[in-house]
Amino acid sequence: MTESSRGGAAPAVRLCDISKRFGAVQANRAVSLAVAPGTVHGLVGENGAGKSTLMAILYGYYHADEGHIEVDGQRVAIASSQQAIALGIGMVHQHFMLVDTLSALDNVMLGAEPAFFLSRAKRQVRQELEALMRDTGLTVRLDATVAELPVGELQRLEILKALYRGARILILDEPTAVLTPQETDQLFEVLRRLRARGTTILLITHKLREVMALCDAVTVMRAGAVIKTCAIGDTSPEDLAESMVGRKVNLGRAGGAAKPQSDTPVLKAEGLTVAGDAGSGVHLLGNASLALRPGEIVGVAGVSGNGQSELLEVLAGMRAPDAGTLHLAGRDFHAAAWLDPRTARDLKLAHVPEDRHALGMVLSFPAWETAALGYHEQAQYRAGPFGLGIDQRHLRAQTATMMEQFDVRPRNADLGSSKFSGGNQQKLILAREIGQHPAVLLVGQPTRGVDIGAIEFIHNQLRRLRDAGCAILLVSSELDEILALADRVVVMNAGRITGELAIDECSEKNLGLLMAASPTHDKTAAEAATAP
Ligand SMILES: Nc1ncnc2c1ncn2[C@@H]1O[C@H](COP(=O)(O)OP(=O)(O)OP(=O)(O)O)[C@@H](O)[C@H]1O
Repeated sequence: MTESSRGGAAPAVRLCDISKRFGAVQANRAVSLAVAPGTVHGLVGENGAGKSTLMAILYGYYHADEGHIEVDGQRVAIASSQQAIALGIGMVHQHFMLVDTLSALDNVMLGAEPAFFLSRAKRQVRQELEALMRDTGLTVRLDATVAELPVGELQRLEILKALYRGARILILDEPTAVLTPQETDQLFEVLRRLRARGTTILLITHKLREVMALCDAVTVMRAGAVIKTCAIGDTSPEDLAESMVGRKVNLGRAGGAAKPQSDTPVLKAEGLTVAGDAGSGVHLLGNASLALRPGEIVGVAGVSGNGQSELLEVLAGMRAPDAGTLHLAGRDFHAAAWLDPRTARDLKLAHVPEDRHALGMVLSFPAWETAALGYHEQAQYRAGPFGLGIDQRHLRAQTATMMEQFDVRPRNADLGSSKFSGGNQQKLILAREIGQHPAVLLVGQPTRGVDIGAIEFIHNQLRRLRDAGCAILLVSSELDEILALADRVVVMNAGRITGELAIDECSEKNLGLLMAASPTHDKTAAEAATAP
């Protein structure tokens, strides 16, 4: 049941020979795909394979150069997102399209046809939304402002908004990339309920376990073309991985723990504390202490939002703590005179931030500028009288080399940073930071939104850097990633470090116990987790 449908009905969506080119890049090549109504259809493929472009065409954001689209068996023209919505197509993007200062309810009403709401008082809209929430399990606090809502709830709001506007076909672009495992489970529950109500769901994801758990059928894309479409019962994660990448992929551990190359830490932080909102009594980071030695990868495990981001920001010099000290490469810093990012770079501390768009790059800059961002004042990049200018030729050549080494596609140093797919943006940032041969690398969510071939590559790069003597702090919400890479693991919970385990003591079970442990009972929790 991959091509046609349940009960012989026409496909909810049929894409026929869709092609789309951006300059020299052929993003979609004669793509044909049919999605049965009331099913979840996975769309997988390497970064840059053309998945988002294809869905943007279905949602009326881009126009196909060739090919056509059918919805419920009827050929349709979709020239804008408004037309897509009118046809019952909704899309939830990776980056939410919500207004921070407005309430959830106002966000649902914003941007919809005024005539649509003229007939409905706000109170009635609220009642209808509440009924929809009960039916679907999409619970959202309608009166909270968007700024107050956690990421999982924002995503539910986006889905609710799409459904309220009549979406029967829902496109989700990597919906779980930003979710905790618990939020992912909740989302899947909702999606199953929506499917049972007849909604057709197109799901872009890099997580093959999710495809196997949720989808009815899956399409694999590579280099803009469809490699295959099959029913979920006819494939496996290994088979999908091989179809995506064109070779076998190994994401497992490559051996036991590495021994640090010296017992003297290159970075030692003590008592790091960051207070939450005034009067809340909450600590975003509570008395956290940590040491990194050359030649080891220390994994930080924890449910997102438990102080990992603050830890990275403080150690990278992006924010000063309220209390604590830092010893880095022979220098000491105190809360009152904290490290700044430039000094951090001078001391050979590199940082791959969790939020690559906000902190890792300037989206409007070409790739060659992103490839030097933060390091552009180094003498090697300066040119002209008194070194006032930037040596663009050198930078472009260096970017071309980085792109080759890190397989950044397309290999175009002049392309705007925003024009690269998410995974390729990530590879460019990693290439920049690793290229500085750091003594310490802080890395947050290194493979978020990255395809499995690139995950394998990035993992190998991090191991190679570790083996060359770099001390790496790895924050990841993917336990698999921590288990595959780390030599020892610290667990964070409610801003505190609640335990530390050598990698050979780690399992999903005992890490999970520590992640859920009450920080006031640290010892008991740590003991419980390591008990046989
Ligand atoms: N607006 C654009 N201008 C130029 N090139 C673009 C544009 N949008 C996408 N591309 C290129 O088209 C190709 C397909 O990109 P797309 O974002 O569709 O891939 P994807 O499969 O969704 O990747 P990812 O998994 O990384 O999100 C890539 O090479 C990308 O760089």
